[in-house]
Amino acid sequence: MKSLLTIKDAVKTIYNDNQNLNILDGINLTINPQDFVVVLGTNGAGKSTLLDAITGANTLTSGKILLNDEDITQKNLPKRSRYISRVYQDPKLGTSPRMTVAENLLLAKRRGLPRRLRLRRLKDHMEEFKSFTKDLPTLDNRLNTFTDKLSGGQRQTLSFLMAIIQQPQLLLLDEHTAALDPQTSQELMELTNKVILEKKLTCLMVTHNLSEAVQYGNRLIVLKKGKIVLDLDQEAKSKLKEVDLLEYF
Ligand SMILES: Nc1ncnc2c1ncn2[C@@H]1O[C@H](COP(=O)(O)OP(=O)(O)OP(=O)(O)O)[C@@H](O)[C@H]1O
Repeated sequence: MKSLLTIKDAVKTIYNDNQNLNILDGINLTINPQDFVVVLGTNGAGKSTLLDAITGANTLTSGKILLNDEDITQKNLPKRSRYISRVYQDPKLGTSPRMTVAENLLLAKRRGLPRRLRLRRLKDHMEEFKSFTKDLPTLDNRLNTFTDKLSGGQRQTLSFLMAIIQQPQLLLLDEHTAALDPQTSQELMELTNKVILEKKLTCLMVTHNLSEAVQYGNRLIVLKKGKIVLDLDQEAKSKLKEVDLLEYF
């Protein structure tokens, strides 16, 4: 099978306390289309640095990143954002507060176009956005609500919808449910799983939640001090229990 994402010998070195430190220390990772990979790791293990390297928010010191066999290592973040989407932990990131839910959805739908063109003909899209949000109790009937009036959970659901509206080649979830209360967090996680499976998305999801890590995804990797120390395929993951993961923390 042709891989979707390949990371080859990725190293990120920073200068800290008068010495060089590899915060990514020789990462090799191949992700196949429709993989849903859960990424676990202690604080400071390098998870966000790895996602930054994939999106282009940060450059690698050495190594390569290939998407569909194309070397994207030197491409900048705006170019990569046409096919890689990311949802952050902070519900305020990723949505424009002074715009309505519908306007935000339209911005995301037209990502890549100049901003002045992106908000045209909103009315033409209202029916589509209504059907897009109608089964979501958090956003149903809120298309004309300004985003800064939404709760954290509603805003994070919107961020998620914006990330998937253009069917990204790769979806990156960076602890996207961590700031929400347990009920809202579970609802968003269930929506996430449903959409990933229905739309056949390829996803890399960082979480600190061991029960989510066991329950979701078809592959699990654990990062420690910038290295992959565990990589389980679907079969090995299906036998995994939360307690098995504790030794890595
Ligand atoms: N620009 C930087 N300058 C100095 N140190 C950095 C920089 N970026 C990251 N680090 C350090 O690199 C290490 C990895 O950071 P990173 O944010 O990738 O970890 P993480 O696994 O995402 O952690 P967390 O779970 O806390 O979000 C940490 O020790 C962090 O302090």
